[in-house]
Formats: sequence, C-alpha cells, structure tokens
Amino acid sequence: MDTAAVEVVDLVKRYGTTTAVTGLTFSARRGAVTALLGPNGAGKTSTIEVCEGFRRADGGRVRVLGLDPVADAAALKPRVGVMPQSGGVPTGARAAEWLRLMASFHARPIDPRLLLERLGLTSVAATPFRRLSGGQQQRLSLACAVVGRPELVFLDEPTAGLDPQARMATWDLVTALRGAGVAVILTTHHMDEAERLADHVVVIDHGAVAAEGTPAELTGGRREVCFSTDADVDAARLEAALPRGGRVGSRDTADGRREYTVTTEDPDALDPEFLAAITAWCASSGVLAEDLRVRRRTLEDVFLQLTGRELRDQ
Ligand SMILES: Nc1ncnc2c1ncn2[C@@H]1O[C@H](COP(=O)(O)OP(=O)(O)OP(=O)(O)O)[C@@H](O)[C@H]1O
Repeated sequence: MDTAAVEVVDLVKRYGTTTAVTGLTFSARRGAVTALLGPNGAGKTSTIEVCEGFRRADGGRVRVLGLDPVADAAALKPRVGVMPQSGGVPTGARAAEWLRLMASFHARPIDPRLLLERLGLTSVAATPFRRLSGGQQQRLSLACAVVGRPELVFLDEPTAGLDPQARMATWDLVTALRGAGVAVILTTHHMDEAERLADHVVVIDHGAVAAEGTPAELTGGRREVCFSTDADVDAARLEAALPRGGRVGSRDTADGRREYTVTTEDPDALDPEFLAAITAWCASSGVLAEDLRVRRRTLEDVFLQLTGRELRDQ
C-alpha cells in the first residue's frame, strides 16, 4: 500500500483564544519513523492528539491510514497504538496483568512476557502501576501501545526522563517496529533521538512547519568552525578575512564566555585553508581561540538558525 500512514493538511487547532496549530501540513510514511521536533508549546501534542482522534481539528484535513480519525475511530482503534505523555494505565493495575489485558483485545498480539523482558520490566511484572518508577511507567505505556502489533504508533516523548539504558531499549524497539513495517510518529525534544531514529523530521514552531526533511537534508551534511574566547571578536573583520566568504555568529555560553561559530554557504568552502585563515586572523587580533574545533551541524543548530530559539526547556 502506498498511501501515507498519516496525512495532515493545513491543520488548525484552537483552545479558546489560543491557536496552538496554525495551518500545519506534513505526511508520514509506512515503515518509517517520523519525528515531530520542536520546543515546548510548539503544537506537537495538539497535532498528534488530533491524529489520534482525541481532539477535533478546527480546520484542515487529517487522514490516518486513509481514514478520518474521529468518524472512523472504531475501525482505527485496533490498528493504531498510542503512548500518551502520561497516564493511560489505572494506578492499581499490575504491570503484567494490565499488559495481558491489553493484548487480549487484539487478534495477533505480541507475547506480553517477551515485551516486558525486552523493555526491562520483568522484575516488576507483579508491581502495581503507581509503585513503578516514572521510567518504568513510561515503558509499560510503550508496551501497551505496541502489544497489539499496530500498523501505526504514536509515541509522545517516549524517552523523556529515561535513564540511558531504558532509552536505548526504547530506541531498539522503535527501530524494530520500523523494520516490521510499522509507521512510527514520535514527538521529542531531543535532537540526538531524532537524528538517530527518524527517517523524516518535521520541525514545528509556533504551530507550523519550520522545516522538514531527512536529518541529513536538514543539516545539509554541513560543518562549521566553533571556538570560545574571553576576548572581543570583531565579527565583521573576521568575516572579511575569510577566503571564500562566511558568516560569524555568536552566543553566550553557560560559563559566561562567548562562543563563535563560523559557517559557510558553500559546504566545500570549509577546507583546511579556511581553518588556517581563522587561526591566522585570531593570531593577528590577539584572540586566543579556546576549544577550537570543526564540527558537523546538528538538528539543534538548524533549529536555532531557523527560529532563534533552543529546542529544549523554553
Ligand atoms: N487543553 C488545552 N487548553 C488550552 N491550551 C492548550 C491546551 N493544550 C495545549 N494548549 C496550548 O496550546 C499550545 C501548544 O501546546 P502543545 O501541548 O500542543 O505543544 P507541544 O509542542 O506538545 O509542547 P510540549 O513540548 O510542552 O509537550 C500551547 O500554547 C499550550 O499552552
């Protein structure tokens, strides 16, 4: 089947006078991981809650597995897995019992024991939900979302607050789901997660798409030169000294210094000669460039450039 797993066109979602989603368009393929990336309040959860059929759109068109998420909710329920940001499991329910119950609603579920083991929950199988740690509760919610072998799964910040081991187990499961042909849509604040997992990244800001593409397309495989210093750097003079042009940006770092970033329009322009021009300019200007390095651009850099904001903790 070549229809998109999710198709969102010009979606608008309002809460009273707040317009949370302001004409958002994207689609998500089957057998692929689509990451919705953006700062707090960008409209990610509102968007996926409309796709899940939990909220009605105020404008635009949404199709999930070719169906309407509200009108066709009953037909979609067995085909779509949902892991909400929190909740979803009664506080007194024991982990394994609840997962077995969820499995019993499906024709061809994954063996709950295997799923508990895969997500590191075997030792707490008999523990009531309220006694599980936050990370364990999250993993149980993830298990519930996928136990019915859905064709499409929505994961809202699946690794928020998880320790590295649990995060890795979650990443492995997401990769396995994709390998099995499942469409995975996840929201995250972590660009490393999106870079690692996503086939397609949709950067959302102020309720609309700020950019989209594969992680490589978004970063353009570009490099940049960074250094920090206590000295005053005249950015215009440094730019004038660059052999084939370039831009100098700066930001304050947590330790009270300034970090400078030198980027080029043409990715090939950043060659050894370019680096030598920067260090030569620093030498002639009395600037000690600390932590000087050439690094690949990340999704966070792209986001910062697009919106002027950090991805996390707005
Ligand atoms: N039930 C609601 N009632 C009123 N306003 C809401 C409601 N839910 C979300 N909003 C507002 O809509 C905007 C988008 O929120 P949303 O939760 O969709 O963003 P998000 O990108 O998922 O954020 P986060 O990363 O914090 O989860 C925010 O301004 C938020 O305050």
